[in-house]
Amino acid sequence: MAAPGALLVMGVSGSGKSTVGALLASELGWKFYDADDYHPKENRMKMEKGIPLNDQDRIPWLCNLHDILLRDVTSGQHVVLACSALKKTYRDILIRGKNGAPLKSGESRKEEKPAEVQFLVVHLSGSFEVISGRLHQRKDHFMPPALLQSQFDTLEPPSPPENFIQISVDKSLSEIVAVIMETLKMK
Ligand SMILES: Nc1ncnc2c1ncn2[C@@H]1O[C@H](COP(=O)(O)OP(=O)(O)O)[C@@H](O)[C@H]1O
Ligand SMILES: O=C(O)[C@H](O)[C@@H](O)[C@H](O)[C@H](O)COP(=O)(O)O
Repeated sequence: MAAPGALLVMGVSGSGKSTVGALLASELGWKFYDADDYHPKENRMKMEKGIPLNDQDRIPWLCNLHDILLRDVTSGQHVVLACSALKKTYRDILIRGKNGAPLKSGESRKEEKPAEVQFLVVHLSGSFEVISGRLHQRKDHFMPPALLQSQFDTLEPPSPPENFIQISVDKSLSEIVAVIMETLKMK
């Protein structure tokens, strides 16, 4: 497989996606996107009220992110995306756009090969206790720590054949970045 032109840093709220993603983008000289900045205001308001998002809330948000990233990568721009991407279907949408979304009953799909964003997926994985502790220390953020349990309940960790690595959030930021840089060199 060709070296990926896109990195997806995923995980539950507070796992370090935004921090790690921004550091990596700066190290690599790639463009950085934080998916939180692309939530419609209805999604933000819902989370602020302590209500977890559902598929209906997330699918248009993910399709929009796919379109933005696809434009970049097809023009040769490498990108880092920090995005919760908790379910396999969500990651499929980030890769393939609405062609990655499950079909509704009665719907059919044209048999053309969709344009894809080839990601290396980096899953930042950790215990509820460690991540909850970090969320409680984080200031000025709209996401209430009380939503963390629903994030763990929704999480489908990546598994083969997804192109992914999993890294423990117990590592330091510099160790996490070093592991990802090493993996990219081997791709
Ligand atoms: N590996 C790490 N070690 C220690 N603290 C971390 C680590 N990764 C992130 N943090 C801290 O944890 C908090 C949550 O990180 P953040 O990047 O906002 O997570 P997310 O974007 O996944 O919600 C921040 O205060 C950040 O500085
Ligand atoms: O899919 C979701 O439910 C949201 O994207 C959520 O996972 C995300 O975590 C929030 O936007 C809060 O932002 P932080 O991840 O930065 O806490």
